[in-house]
Amino acid sequence: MITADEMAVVDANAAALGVPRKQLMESSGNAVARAVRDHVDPGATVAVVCGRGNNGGDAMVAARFLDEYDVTVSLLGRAETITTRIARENWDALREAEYDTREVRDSADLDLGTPALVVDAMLGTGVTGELREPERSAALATNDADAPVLSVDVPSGVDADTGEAAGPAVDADHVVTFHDDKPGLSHLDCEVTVADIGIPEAAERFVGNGDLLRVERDPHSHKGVNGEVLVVGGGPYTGAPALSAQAALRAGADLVRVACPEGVAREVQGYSENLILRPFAGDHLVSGHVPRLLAAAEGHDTVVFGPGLGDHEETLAAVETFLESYEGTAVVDADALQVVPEVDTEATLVCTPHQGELRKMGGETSDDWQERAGLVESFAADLGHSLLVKGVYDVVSDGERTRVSRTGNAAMTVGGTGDVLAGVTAALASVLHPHDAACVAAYANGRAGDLVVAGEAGDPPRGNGLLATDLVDAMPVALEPEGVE
Ligand SMILES: NC(=O)C1=CN([C@@H]2O[C@H](COP(=O)(O)OP(=O)(O)OC[C@H]3O[C@@H](n4cnc5c(N)ncnc54)[C@H](O)[C@@H]3O)[C@@H](O)[C@H]2O)[C@H](O)CC1
Ligand SMILES: [K+]
Repeated sequence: MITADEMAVVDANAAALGVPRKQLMESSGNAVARAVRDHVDPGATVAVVCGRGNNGGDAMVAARFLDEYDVTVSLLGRAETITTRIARENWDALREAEYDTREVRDSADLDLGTPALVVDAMLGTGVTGELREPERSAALATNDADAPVLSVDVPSGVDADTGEAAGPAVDADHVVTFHDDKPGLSHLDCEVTVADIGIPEAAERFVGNGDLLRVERDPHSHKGVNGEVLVVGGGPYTGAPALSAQAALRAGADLVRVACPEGVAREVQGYSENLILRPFAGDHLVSGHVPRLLAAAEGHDTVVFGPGLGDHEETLAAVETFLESYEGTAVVDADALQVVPEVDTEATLVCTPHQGELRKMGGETSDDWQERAGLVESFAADLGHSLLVKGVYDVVSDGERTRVSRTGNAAMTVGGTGDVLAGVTAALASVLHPHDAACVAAYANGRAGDLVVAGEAGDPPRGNGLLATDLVDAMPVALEPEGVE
């Protein structure tokens, strides 16, 4: 099962792996043509009704394969209204090849004739809300045609995820959907064929450029919508919490506060005036600080626990006490990780150990990333929390879904890159599902490192001179999806 949003991610990842959308459309169209052949014999009349998006594009390809049929291809609108280059190329190819193509300006002009089969390719996963004209009337005309209806990807007007329609929708007899079944189709009374369209498994296994689509900033967003993060850190070390906090800001969080020992507050503040401090008494975290931290955490979407806290036994006891009461989302890093295997918590945790810390938590690891993926998945399942295990290939698992991020480089062993990753993960976990947040954070952090080393984030190439603060500065560029068609 795959949702429409996931499909867009996988589709873009496939393109980044060298399988462009045009190629996928050829495979989709071919799958539709095969389904048509299963329904009607050569020479039969097939009415293909196309919308202006890639759903229509799929059927235009199918028409090209069905040259042994009496095919008419109706475009709801004029050629100029076709929304994507690849659909337009397919439309132009049909016209060049003298297919019976019709541009339907007004739904009243839609003439399906008396087809043996109607191919419904008006809308697929791109539908939003109730069908507008001319699709609405075309859907009703399709339902009224005295012929079976084969829908491309999703019956037009139906939401692929829910199976519901906001208004009138095509009532399909058969749906040919692509790559994986869609959750909504199981609610419909129709035959469903899942067509493999050649998307490599790697497009799902490896976190890629498509995953950056998850971090779409809502243009109407206002302060606080994009995440409020509380960083609990500092003590023996002061730079770590400041790095996590700045990284969270650069990853899009609206507000980031740092709860740190009073003893280091001035130093932490010294790193950046963008940080709002919530100092607690003394020079390291102890259980007495927990009630105020829990109250502070209430006002935040995500808490980052660990950067620079140190492993004083009073501090680890305080982390345990906090997690025993906290029920929100927390990113746990560094010394605080040791607490996780034993603590009984309702919180949603994203743990970000490197492999040494993973072993200290009781997990196993391997130099072979595929073997490591399996080990991390089973340990995440045992823990009941998400893991982001840093390595040459980062492995991210919530115990069910396991993905691998291949970005990053050897220069990133420099101190502080883990603090940056924890901050980015927390910012993203404020707006995304924690597992997706960890996947995107691992990918973006490594990509930031690659951009910085190569000098593609606005500064000169840093090579092995990369600093953790360079990652922070490069994060906005690293989180920008590369051109998605
Ligand atoms: N993702 C993949 O891996 C693949 C997808 N394929 C096919 O592409 C469609 C999705 O295409 P897209 O262009 O994103 O959207 P649609 O064609 O479904 O529709 C967009 C089109 O429709 C208009 N529109 C939206 N809502 C409405 C409405 N309520 N009423 C009227 N018109 C509406 C919108 O303005 C656009 O013009 C997917 O389903 C697959 O069929 C690939 O070809 C294969 C891989
Ligand atoms: K459709």
